[in-house]
Amino acid sequence: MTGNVIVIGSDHAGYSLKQVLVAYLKDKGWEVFDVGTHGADSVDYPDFGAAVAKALKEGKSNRGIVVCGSGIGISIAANRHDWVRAALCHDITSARLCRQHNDANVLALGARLIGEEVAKDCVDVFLATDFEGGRHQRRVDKLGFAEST
Ligand SMILES: O=C(CO)[C@H](O)[C@H](O)[C@H](O)COP(=O)(O)O
Repeated sequence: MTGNVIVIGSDHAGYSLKQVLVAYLKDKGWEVFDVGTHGADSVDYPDFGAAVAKALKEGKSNRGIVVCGSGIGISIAANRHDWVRAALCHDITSARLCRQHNDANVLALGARLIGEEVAKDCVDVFLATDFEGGRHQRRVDKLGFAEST
């Protein structure tokens, strides 16, 4: 992890958890670049998955968090961008492995599926865990090429 900034975004279903995580991260000394949504009105998760991806591309940070109701839609949206490896996690083991093995740069959370404390734990582990490289680097390198599938 380089820098002290985390990019975060959600749709309406993830808004409440996003706000909790923004406050949590700020309390821990992180600077948070919040791309929205900024209220509970119904919005479309692809817009916010794309906004997080764009902020990463622009160099605001090298780590992002996306939240929607299930975490599925917004992780799909973020992963449409080839510089994003978004991992949907509901537990800390997944949050650890997505860093160690997949070098995930975006953590996706489902606000309607997990509680706030699990979400905070996932964020902590995601931000604290390093990529292991080695054989995993070879596999991650292949993710960028359709020919590898
Ligand atoms: O979970 C989601 C997509 O995978 C998103 O949160 C969607 O917004 C969800 O489908 C929202 O449903 P709603 O009935 O429009 O709140």
